[in-house]
Amino acid sequence: MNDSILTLTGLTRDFGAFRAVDGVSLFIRRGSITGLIGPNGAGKTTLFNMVAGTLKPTSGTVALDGKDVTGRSAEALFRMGLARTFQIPRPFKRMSVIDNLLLAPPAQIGESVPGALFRRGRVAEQERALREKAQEILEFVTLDHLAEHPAGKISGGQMKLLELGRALMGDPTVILLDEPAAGVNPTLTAILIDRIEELNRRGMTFVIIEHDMDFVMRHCDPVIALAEGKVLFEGTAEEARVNPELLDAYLGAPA
Ligand SMILES: Nc1ncnc2c1ncn2[C@@H]1O[C@H](COP(=O)(O)OP(=O)(O)OP(=O)(O)O)[C@@H](O)[C@H]1O
Repeated sequence: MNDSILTLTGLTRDFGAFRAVDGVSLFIRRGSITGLIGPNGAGKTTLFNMVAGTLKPTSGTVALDGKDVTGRSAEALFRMGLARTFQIPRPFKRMSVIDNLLLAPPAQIGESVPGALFRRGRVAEQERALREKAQEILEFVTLDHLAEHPAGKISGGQMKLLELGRALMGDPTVILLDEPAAGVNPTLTAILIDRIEELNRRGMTFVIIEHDMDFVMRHCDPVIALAEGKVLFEGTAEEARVNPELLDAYLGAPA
């Protein structure tokens, strides 16, 4: 389907005898901010991990922009324009904020030995360009004043902005965000949302796992709900809010 940037077909993941994700088939609409909700343990993060290449599916397929990318590594997918952030950010804590961004892009010219020997000029030029790009991204995510700070010393909310910045280094067409607003103060959440919406206006697609229904109601359309590894619901946030099956799933979920 042409307006589907991500197409999941029968995506399934077992952990031993336990089926965490069970035959999920979905279209993610190009240009959308899609919300992925569901009670604890529903399989949301496992689904993200399979789509973003950190976990291999037991069965089923993932297509990115019509191309089958099932089982590709996270790095390969990053290069193809699919980036993700983690529920708990994982920066290199002793490195500066800007160096964390500079680590993000894959395969620079200088990495192979002949490349380094014969193309030193180009490498320097490329490094300059990357640094400039990282600087621009830091300005965009409002962290430019912290560029030289150790990444381990910035706040939790700033780390979420840094994660978004790292994702942007890959010029993604799709970004998967795992609970971007969790534990982030309202000021930084507002900045994060503003940046997400600006990127979305420029055409970037987002899939966002979020427990905060207020966030989902305001910013996500459509909303997809998982429960016990299966798609339980697809519709608008308002429809999700009043859906009795979904309410049951939340009430029946482990705390
Ligand atoms: N590596 C693993 N080994 C075994 N079981 C796992 C593993 N990863 C996840 N699970 C199980 O799979 C189920 C789905 O977990 P997952 O983290 O995907 O849920 P979730 O919807 O993201 O939950 P939450 O909202 O709490 O983050 C859970 O029961 C979890 O315990």
